[in-house]
Amino acid sequence: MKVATLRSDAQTMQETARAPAQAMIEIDHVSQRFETSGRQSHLALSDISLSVEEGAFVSILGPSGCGKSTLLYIVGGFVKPTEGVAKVKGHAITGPGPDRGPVFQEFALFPWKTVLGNVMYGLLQQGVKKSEADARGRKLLEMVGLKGYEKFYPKELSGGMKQRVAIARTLAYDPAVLLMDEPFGALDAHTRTRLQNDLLDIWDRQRKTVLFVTHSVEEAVYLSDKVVVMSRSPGRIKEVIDIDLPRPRKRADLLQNARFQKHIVDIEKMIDDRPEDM
Ligand SMILES: Nc1ncnc2c1ncn2[C@@H]1O[C@H](COP(=O)(O)OP(=O)(O)OP(=O)(O)O)[C@@H](O)[C@H]1O
Repeated sequence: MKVATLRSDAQTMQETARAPAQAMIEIDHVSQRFETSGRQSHLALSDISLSVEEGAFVSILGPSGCGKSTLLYIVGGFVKPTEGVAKVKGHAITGPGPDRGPVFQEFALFPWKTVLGNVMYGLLQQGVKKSEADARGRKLLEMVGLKGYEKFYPKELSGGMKQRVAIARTLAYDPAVLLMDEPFGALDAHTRTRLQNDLLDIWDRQRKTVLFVTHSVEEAVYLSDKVVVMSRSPGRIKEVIDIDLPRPRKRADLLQNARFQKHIVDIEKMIDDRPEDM
């Protein structure tokens, strides 16, 4: 079991000037066992403890099936852990809430609603007035680079554009925490890079706490303050790595940066090392 305190240097300086930092997410000795019909029960997560400070960008890496999505679903309040407790801002998570915004592929856009309609949906559900939801929706679509696409329908958009709508839809209700499960996994390399940069821009401006699941070591290192490496089933935290690269980050600069490359090599080794652990 490893308890990690997640904090970036830039944040440390900001927080010293402001209020003391607090943990936004605390995962305390969480285990998850799934009862399945066709086979014996399956221990997906074993004794996970992790503390993520407010405003940190944290990525989770690990082999397929190690429980990354399950961990995100627990923080999202969609799965109740069989053991342990997950908290947001000190309160035990008992279900989904507007303080946590999921960007999961399973939560597809409504095909019958326009792009703007999709982004406004959650706001209208929360009782926000239509005129205000409309204005906020348009502003967010501009922020994610979709100005002019308000009246399009999801089927008329590329994969990258759909992901932008999904991000805008989640940002619309201003959650403190973004939970992102491989949001760029299905995109081509060029679109993926553009969305990574846009996400970093948004994060720079809004400093939300981000928990980001990915299979790409490079993506995790590029985006994150901390990278959590999980081991193979049952999922445990194998290592938490500080990514000590300056911000704002520019991918083109980082590709020349020896520390960036070293982080990637070290983490890849960590994942490849001792396969019996993974
Ligand atoms: N609702 C469920 N019922 C039964 N088993 C489940 C359920 N959800 C997940 N599992 C099992 O838990 C384990 C972890 O699944 P999870 O999707 O969290 O892994 P992951 O690391 O996100 O995988 P991938 O990288 O392939 O997306 C898997 O063995 C999966 O089959």
